[in-house]
Amino acid sequence: MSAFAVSPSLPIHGPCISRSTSSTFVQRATPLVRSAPAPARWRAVATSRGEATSLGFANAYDDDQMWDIDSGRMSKIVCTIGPKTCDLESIEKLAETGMDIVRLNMSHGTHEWHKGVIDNVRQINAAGGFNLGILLDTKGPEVRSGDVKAPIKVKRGQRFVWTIRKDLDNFDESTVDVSYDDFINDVHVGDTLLVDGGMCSFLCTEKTDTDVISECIDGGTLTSRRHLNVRGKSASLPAITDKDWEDIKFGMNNNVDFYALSFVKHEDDVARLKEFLVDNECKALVLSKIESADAIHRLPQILKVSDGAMVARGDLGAEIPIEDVPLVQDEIVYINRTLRKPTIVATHMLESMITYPTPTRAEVADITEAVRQGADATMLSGETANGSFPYKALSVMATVAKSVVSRDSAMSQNDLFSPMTTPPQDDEPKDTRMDLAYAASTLASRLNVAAILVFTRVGNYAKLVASTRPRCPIIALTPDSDLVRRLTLFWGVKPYELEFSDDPEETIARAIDLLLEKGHTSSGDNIVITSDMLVKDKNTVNTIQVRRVR
Ligand SMILES: Nc1ncnc2c1ncn2[C@@H]1O[C@H](COP(=O)(O)OP(=O)(O)O)[C@@H](O)[C@H]1O
Ligand SMILES: C=C(OP(=O)(O)O)C(=O)O
Repeated sequence: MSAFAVSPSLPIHGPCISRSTSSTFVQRATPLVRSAPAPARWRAVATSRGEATSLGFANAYDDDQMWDIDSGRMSKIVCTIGPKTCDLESIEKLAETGMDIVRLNMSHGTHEWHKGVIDNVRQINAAGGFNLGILLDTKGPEVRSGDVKAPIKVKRGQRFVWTIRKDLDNFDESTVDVSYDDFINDVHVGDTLLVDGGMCSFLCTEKTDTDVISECIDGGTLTSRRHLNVRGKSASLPAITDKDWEDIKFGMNNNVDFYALSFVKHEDDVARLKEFLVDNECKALVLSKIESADAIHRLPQILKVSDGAMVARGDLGAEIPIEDVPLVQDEIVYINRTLRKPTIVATHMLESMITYPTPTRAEVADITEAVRQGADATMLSGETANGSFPYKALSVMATVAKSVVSRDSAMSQNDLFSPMTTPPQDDEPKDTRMDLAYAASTLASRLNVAAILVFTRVGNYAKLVASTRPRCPIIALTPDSDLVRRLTLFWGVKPYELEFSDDPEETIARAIDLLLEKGHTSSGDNIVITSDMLVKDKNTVNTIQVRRVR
């Protein structure tokens, strides 16, 4: 039995995806008891790739072994690529273990290094079988310590100097340079300096024109290029720095699919980047990283102009009280679900697995919480970039995310919808396609179909179907190979490139052949087909059909 298998006699409390107040999403009043087996479709999905999908953590993961555990998981996984995983073989292994999107962190590495990763990803995609998306995460107006020759151990009570001087050769063991000259103006005596969100902390006791002199409050080890935050303050750097613009142009030249814009403080920052991309005919999506105290005051405005968001809990936890981070996460996922936009929950999700081969139970609970909130994706950072167990960490994340879906679906078997279903809301602008998408989801649930097929040229309709959170995979078919990669971020969407014929019947036949080939359906299954474009004379006609696969 799986470590997560639910005993038939065990009372289970209903999934708590909805916020207890103010939420207009479907809400469950009473706890549910699982009294009968899950619908056949879901049992099949939950176990279709064999035992590797449901083994306990104690013995299931071998870091040298690949586990294809993608089947049945609805939320997506973003993996940061770093020195441990940048070669072709490692990226392929991550893809086979369940990575959907590659993250390039522009705070580290040269353009040449990142280009090497991009080339490897392209090679893997071209070889067939994968449609990995690429997310370029800007460095942003962040402040970091400089490079150190060797890790520096700092003890409580020790005097430590942060300097903007460049005469590195004259530094002693208690001095480190800082990447940003205005640091000296932003920090005041009495401020608390946090390294890597609080791994060590310092109290500013004195200042000169070039140095911030501090006393260590919590000791630790300082390595190269660490995050520096002043508790409760955002740096006064421009929202998109010169380096960011260079990196964004690099991303455009290399056709990356998503930009994660760091330290967004105002909706105008996002609008500026979006305008720049449009002017350059670039269709990449802009995700706002919510990590600065200033952004919290303007969340609805920022999320409204963005294509999606990342809850960047590392820096966020240094800029706002740490106990507020889970509430802000909940708020961001909630707002984005009402806006029908994607959210990535990031940082420290399996932090202990950078060093240890098994996660803490709290980390497992954290992933579960993000998936239950309805986040489209969860992210791994140091775990895959430079950790000791990158594939195990990814396996754990994929298994936990999948387990939540199959368990919650089993529990809500008597209901029409998945616990995360989001119907059209009264306060949403009226949009026929929204009602159509929801109707397709409803039909899919009632008939317990294998999949919903969505034919899409720009992706919007596929995103709407995904936002209703149906109980089965959404197979998005498009002739646009770039769109395929952009759709990788969306909850439950399996995107494929498909050449459309002028004859809709021929297009559908091609799609069903593809589904059979990829194992999403088999003969005798019902599928729902929906589109807002698939007609012979090129007029837009909204359609929903149910077909039996022959
Ligand atoms: N491109 C890269 N080159 C070198 N090291 C990297 C790279 N990307 C990530 N890393 C390493 O992995 C760690 C964790 O990744 P991440 O969380 O993205 O970084 P950070 O917290 O520094 O922004 C980094 O602190 C860094 O040591
Ligand atoms: C994702 C984050 O950003 P970065 O890794 O760039 O610091 C974070 O701060 O949580």
